[in-house]
Amino acid sequence: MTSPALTLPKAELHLHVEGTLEPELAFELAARNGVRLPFDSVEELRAAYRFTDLQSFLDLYYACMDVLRTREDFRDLAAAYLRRAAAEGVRHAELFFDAQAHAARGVPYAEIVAGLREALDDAARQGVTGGLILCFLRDAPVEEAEAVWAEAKQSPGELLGVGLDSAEVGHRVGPFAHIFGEARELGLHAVAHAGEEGGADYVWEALRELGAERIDHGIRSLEDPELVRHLAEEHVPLTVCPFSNVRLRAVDTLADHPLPAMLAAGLHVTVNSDDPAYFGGYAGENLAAVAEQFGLGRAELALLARNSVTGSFAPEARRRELLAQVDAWETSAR
Ligand SMILES: Nc1ncnc2[nH]cnc12
Ligand SMILES: [Zn+2]
Repeated sequence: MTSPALTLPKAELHLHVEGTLEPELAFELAARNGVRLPFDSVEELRAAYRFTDLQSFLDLYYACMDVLRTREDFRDLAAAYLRRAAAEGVRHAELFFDAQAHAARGVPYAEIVAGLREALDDAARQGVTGGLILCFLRDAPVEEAEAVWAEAKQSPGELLGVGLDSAEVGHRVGPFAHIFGEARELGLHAVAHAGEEGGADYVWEALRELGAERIDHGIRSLEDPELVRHLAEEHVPLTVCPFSNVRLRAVDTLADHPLPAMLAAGLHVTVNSDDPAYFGGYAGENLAAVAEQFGLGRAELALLARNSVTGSFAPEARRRELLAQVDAWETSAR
């Protein structure tokens, strides 16, 4: 029987578009662009998906994205993700992209955005809405982020917001605060990865110094009761990615995942896929797995879906539409 999690209408809020690069597409794009991957076959690449921590994953993630060169590559990548996500019930998707990593290879920002937006526009015609969140790499020199931002801020209307990703521990948010301040002044939303491998202090600084409205991962927030109280009172959405946390060894097994404790603490939890091509499943599969692991029923799944919608940056009218779809899903099976 297919899991009800796969038909549940939902929003995906934590998704790196480069992390949706399936090995087959990686080799197709490598051939198209005359780029050599450091692997001889799809099987050999897939066999390399054994990670010991975030950094071991990032090394492979940045190596594979070398095949992404043109507007068409970014369009095809996002289109493949959006098709697959739609088949699992995703109705709204906010895509992170790492323009800075592509700038280092000479890929123009405008090409990346044009390709991604073409795929999003096509998806919108099929009933899946969404937008783009430009992420800065916290482990790279801030000057690189500033260079990308100088271009991005010329057309802020192409973005929903800005984010911060890559290696967390030892890479504090302070150097990026001025960029986030400017982005917020331009009316952009702000999100940040925090509390994935770093402790609760990383979450506090993302909130205080970047004005982050959502925290990506945030699983270590539970270590600080005052932070938990603050996140619950302020309804700060946490974009949790269970398969990612298991694959990157932030938790030992799915059974050890803090998701039930986070829900019990009244946190605004959402379930997402992070880098689904690398971590063994898309949004629906993450939800199906936690539903099975923790015995979540339709009411809890509907709550997670509502959290994803109310935690999204979709316009109010679209949120109402999506919430009505979740209500219909919840009552239809009774
Ligand atoms: N899980 C993750 N954490 C930080 N940066 C990332 N970039 C892609 N996936 C990431
Ligand atoms: Zn992430």
